[in-house]
Amino acid sequence: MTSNDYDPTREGAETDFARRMSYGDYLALDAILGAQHPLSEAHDEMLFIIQHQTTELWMRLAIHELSAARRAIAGDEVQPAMKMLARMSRIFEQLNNAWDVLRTMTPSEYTRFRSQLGQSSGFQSRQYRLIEFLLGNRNHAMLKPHTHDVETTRLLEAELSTPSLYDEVLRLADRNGLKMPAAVLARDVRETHSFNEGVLQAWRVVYEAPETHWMLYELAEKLVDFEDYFRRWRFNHVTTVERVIGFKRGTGGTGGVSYLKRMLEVELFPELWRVRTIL
Ligand code: HEM
Ligand SMILES: N[C@@H](CC(=O)c1ccccc1NC=O)C(=O)O
Repeated sequence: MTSNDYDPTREGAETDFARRMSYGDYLALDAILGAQHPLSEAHDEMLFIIQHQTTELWMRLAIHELSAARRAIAGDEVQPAMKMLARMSRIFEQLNNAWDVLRTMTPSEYTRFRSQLGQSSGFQSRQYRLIEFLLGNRNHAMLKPHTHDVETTRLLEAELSTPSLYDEVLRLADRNGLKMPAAVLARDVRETHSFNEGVLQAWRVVYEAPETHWMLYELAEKLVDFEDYFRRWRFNHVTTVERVIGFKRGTGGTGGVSYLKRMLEVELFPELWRVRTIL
């Protein structure tokens, strides 16, 4: 150390963490930074692992925000829910930008370690499936890859029996003067909600007079904003996949790009998209 080097301890920076909680302790960095175990010598496998692990961490936050938003809406606390939904969009914006890092991996580089992945695939991500279920995309067939894992199956099954975020929004709208169809309010929440004309007409009332339904209008637009970012995530995924593996079958056993393209058709809040056409 030269005499010009600045020493933060002179202004009181703590340096003894033998018996104090440090940065790494609080953030459990030993666990997180000790969890990268490439199975090959390929340079890009570290990128692949970290890209997935960071995505799973952001998904963890997304689940935290989405579940809290749903609880808040069910309890008529719309303002906090708005904040959480705004954060959801920012999380997905972050995830959308992250694809740019993964895209630096070429097909030749991926081929060097792809065989090490065996039959594992993002298709088996329990957090991703939980997010889809929370949002109302409830394809029961997606439980199958988790049959071997009792805890995950229990978690996903519990989610299926809980009203989705959109179910809670429609119930809230009904409590606040919009007449939602009784069949929709009493629907079997285990299934995916499909387009309903009565729900469309209810949203039409809001969109034709935002000033008299400001709270529901803002909430609906938060959902549309989020679905917009979520669609972009799906699109970035399928485009990256085509760029890296072309039309090969996926390690998870699906057709690959053909499967992911089908998923681009999923609509989480169909009436909120359709209402635009009738205004
Ligand atoms: C080179 C990079 C990637 C390739 C080649 C790839 C490929 C695929 C393929 C082919 C599928 C269809 C299932 C299968 O048969 O395997 C799939 C699904 C999936 N992937 Fe990726 N993926 C990549 C990166 C990522 C990343 C970074 C994530 C973030 C966690 C991710 C998450 C998922 C999820 C959640 C699914 C299931 C989608 C659904 O069911 O709608 N993938 N991926
Ligand atoms: N399905 C990919 C493999 C893959 O991407 C993957 C494998 C293990 C863990 C996460 C993965 N990411 C997304 O599917 C493939 O077919 O190459």
